[in-house]
Amino acid sequence: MTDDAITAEGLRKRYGETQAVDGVTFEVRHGEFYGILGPNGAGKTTTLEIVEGLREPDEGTARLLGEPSWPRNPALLRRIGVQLQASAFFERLSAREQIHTFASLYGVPAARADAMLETVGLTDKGGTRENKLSGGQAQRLSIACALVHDPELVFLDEPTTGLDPQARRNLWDLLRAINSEGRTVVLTTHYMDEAEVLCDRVAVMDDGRILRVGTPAQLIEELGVRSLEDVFLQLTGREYRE
Ligand SMILES: Nc1ncnc2c1ncn2[C@@H]1O[C@H](COP(=O)(O)OP(=O)(O)OP(=O)(O)O)[C@@H](O)[C@H]1O
Repeated sequence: MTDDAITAEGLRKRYGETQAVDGVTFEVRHGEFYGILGPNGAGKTTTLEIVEGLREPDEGTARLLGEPSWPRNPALLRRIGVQLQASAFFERLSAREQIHTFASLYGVPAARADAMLETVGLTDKGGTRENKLSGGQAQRLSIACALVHDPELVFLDEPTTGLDPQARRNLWDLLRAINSEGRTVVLTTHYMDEAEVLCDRVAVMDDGRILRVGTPAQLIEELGVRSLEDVFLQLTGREYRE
């Protein structure tokens, strides 16, 4: 039994000539809000997919909620929530039909699906088709779908990309609420301000490796800079790219 929600050791994954993940080791504690930061192509998504048990590593091991992530373990997959990109919605279904479909896949009562729609503030958009939702509404629906089976641990891959500032702030409130209910949250983001306000700890990644892990305040102090954005710039030698 471990106290950690996630332990990853020595993960490596190569695609052809690209060493996407190059020896990644980290742990996430139960109840932690953990951020993985890195420029495009740093290896964040591949790392998460390995930890989630969706992709087999070439080397290394990941454990999720005390169980090995690989080989795929359906019982474990029920205990985690993975936010899919809005483009992964079922075509032509309304918001309510989407979340009811996810609920039935998990054997969750329909009332729970309606309650999640309410939690993310989409009850009055229930009849709206997925392709008619705004960017923020679609992101909230995808988070609601990831949470419908009440997972212990939630993975969010760039949940606020493309949203306007008000929609981002509304989503931050939702993510904080999810975490304060005791769920472990792992998030990737390009936005340093987002990581600074939400994350208990962050890992800065580039070129398939983790360069540094700490609380935002620790990293800012260690590097003697003013913000997490400066930390990122100093460690990776570049501005984060969109
Ligand atoms: N299925 C794949 N086949 C081939 N190459 C891949 C595949 N998935 C990712 N890559 C490559 O591996 C590297 C890491 O990609 P990954 O998506 O893990 O990075 P990322 O940090 O999540 O990037 P982004 O912020 O753009 O999502 C990139 O160079 C990418 O082009």
